Amino acid sequence: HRNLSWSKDVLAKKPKEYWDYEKMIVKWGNLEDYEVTQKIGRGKYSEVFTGFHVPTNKKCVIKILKPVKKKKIKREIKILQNVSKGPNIVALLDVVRDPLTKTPCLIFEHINNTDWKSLYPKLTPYDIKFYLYQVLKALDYSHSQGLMHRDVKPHNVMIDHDKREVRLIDWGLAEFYHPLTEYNVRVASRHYKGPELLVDDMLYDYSLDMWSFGCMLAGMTFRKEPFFAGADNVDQLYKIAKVLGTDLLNDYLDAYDLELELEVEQRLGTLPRKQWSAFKTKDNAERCSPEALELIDKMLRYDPAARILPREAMQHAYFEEVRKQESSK
Ligand SMILES: CN1CCn2c1nc1c(Br)c(Br)c(Br)c(Br)c12
Ligand code: NA
Repeated sequence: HRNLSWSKDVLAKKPKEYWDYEKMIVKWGNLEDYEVTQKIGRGKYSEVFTGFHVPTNKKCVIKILKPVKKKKIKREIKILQNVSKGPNIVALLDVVRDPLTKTPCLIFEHINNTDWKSLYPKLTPYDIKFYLYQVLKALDYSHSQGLMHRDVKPHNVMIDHDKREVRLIDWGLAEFYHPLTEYNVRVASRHYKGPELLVDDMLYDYSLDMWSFGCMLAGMTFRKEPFFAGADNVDQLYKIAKVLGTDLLNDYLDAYDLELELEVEQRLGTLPRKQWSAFKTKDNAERCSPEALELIDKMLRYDPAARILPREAMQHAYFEEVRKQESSK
């Protein structure tokens, strides 16, 4: 049942050094060229600062990586070098390290980001379509280059609302997609984890990103962020099953010969499927067009092979006015 369309085997057509990141030799830039000004974020794997490039006085973002395996650092650098010039993907400007601590720092272009929690409620239905269309461009490009992002969520979509610019950031969990390869299911952020991760299906692919994207579209459309707000990984699957129902979950499990642990099976029980229109409220009505609900339904499918692709989603009626704007420019 594995969706083996060979168009997915992009890496077979790339030179080995494109994806064989372990053999990459990092060309380190000069740490002294950069000054840190302010801490703007902290994650499991890094601390993030605004700073500037001393020789040009240009503002930048400095991501100081916490000590992790060299292999993971090489993976992130190689992946960024491969996708950085792509549409709506954050530009990697330099890679430097502290000569003493050997701590690697990734230098990125600066985006004047407005935090999504304060921005999203202010967005018009058109803004939402426009910004999500830009994210789909980034995902289509990344997938066409043989890469899964594996951590799509609002926190990783930088938006400069004045310039109407979008950048997909944080490629630290991204991976090269090789067909029939088993991947770590401990990826993505809980509320954006696809069912494949939650039922331990390690043979997942690019379509994982489309589940996470669908969670963003649903959250913005219904003004319910996160849309599936699980308290832990079992509860996350429960929250999904409360919407999609357990019949379709069982169809997915049977199709891929997957089994739920007894504890999980008992936690879920039997749940009916809900109609997407059930999530309409007075408060989100203007965002809940029939096209929005239809597109959400094509993204949030248990079966990864049944999910719409980024390029197909961009052609959906939901994005018609964005396409028209783009072609008229
Ligand atoms: C936690 N925050 C807030 C803003 N911001 C954060 N992390 C960022 C990273 Br990584 C990059 Br690359 C860019 Br560009 C921006 Br802007 C970032
Ligand atoms: Na870019």
